[in-house]
Amino acid sequence: MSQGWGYGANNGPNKWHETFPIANGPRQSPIDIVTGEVQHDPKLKPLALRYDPSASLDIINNGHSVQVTFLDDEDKSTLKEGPITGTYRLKQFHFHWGASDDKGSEHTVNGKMYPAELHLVHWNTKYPNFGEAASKSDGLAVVGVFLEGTQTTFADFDPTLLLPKTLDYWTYDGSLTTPPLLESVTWIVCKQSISVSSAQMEKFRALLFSGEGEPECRMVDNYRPPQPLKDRKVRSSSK
Ligand SMILES: Cc1ccn(O)c(=O)c1
Ligand SMILES: [Zn+2]
Repeated sequence: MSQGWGYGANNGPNKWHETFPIANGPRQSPIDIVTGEVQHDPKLKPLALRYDPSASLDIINNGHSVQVTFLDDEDKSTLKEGPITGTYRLKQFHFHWGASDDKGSEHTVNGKMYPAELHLVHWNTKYPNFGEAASKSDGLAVVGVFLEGTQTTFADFDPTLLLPKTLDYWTYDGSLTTPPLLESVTWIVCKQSISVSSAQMEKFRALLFSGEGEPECRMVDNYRPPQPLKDRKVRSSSK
C-alpha cells in the first residue's frame, strides 16, 4: 500500500495486512454476530454510560469518517460496568456507512448489514492516555450502535440521545476496525438499533474522502467486513 490506508481497491481492507500483519490476528473486528451461538452471561452488568455534552470539542472529517472528539482530561463522559471493570473515558465517536442502505455497518447480525454503525470509543483510565491504552489488551471499549430505518430527528450530537432506549448488548474481545487494527478493544454492540432518516444518510454520503483540490471521491463504504471469530465466544447481556 504505497499511499495511506483507505477503503479503495488498492488500499482497502483486503490490503491492510501488508502494512498491518495483525489484520490476520486472533481477535480482529468486526465480526458477524450469530445470535443462535451467543451465550447469555447472567453475570454481565447493565452498561453505566454517563455522557456530558459540554465535553464535546469538535466535529471533523478525518479522511476515513466523521468524528466528534471529546475532552478526556477528566471523568466527564464515562462508560462503567457492563463487561468492563474500572472507568473508561469517552474519547470520540464516529460512524461507518455504505453507498446505499443495503450495506454500511461493520458488525453484522446473522449476516444482516445495517446502513450505518456508530462507534463510541472509550479508553481505560488505568492508563495515562488514549495512545497508551490503545496498545493494551484491556485498553479500549467501543460501544457499537446500528443505524437503520426511517424519519427521525438527529440529536445535536449529544451521544446520550444517540443511544437506543434499552441497552441490551453483545460483547466480545476484538480490535480496532481500522489500521493499526490493535487488538485492544472490548466490543459492546447494542442489540437495539437507532433510527436515521434517508436524508440524514445522504448527509453522511455527501462527505468526501478527497481533500481540497483533489478529484472528488465520496466518503462511502468506509467499513471493514466481518473477520474470522477464531477462538472467541460472543456473550449476551440478556436472553
Ligand atoms: C479507536 C478506533 C479507531 C477506528 N475505529 O473504527 C474504531 O471503531 C475505533
Ligand atoms: Zn469505528
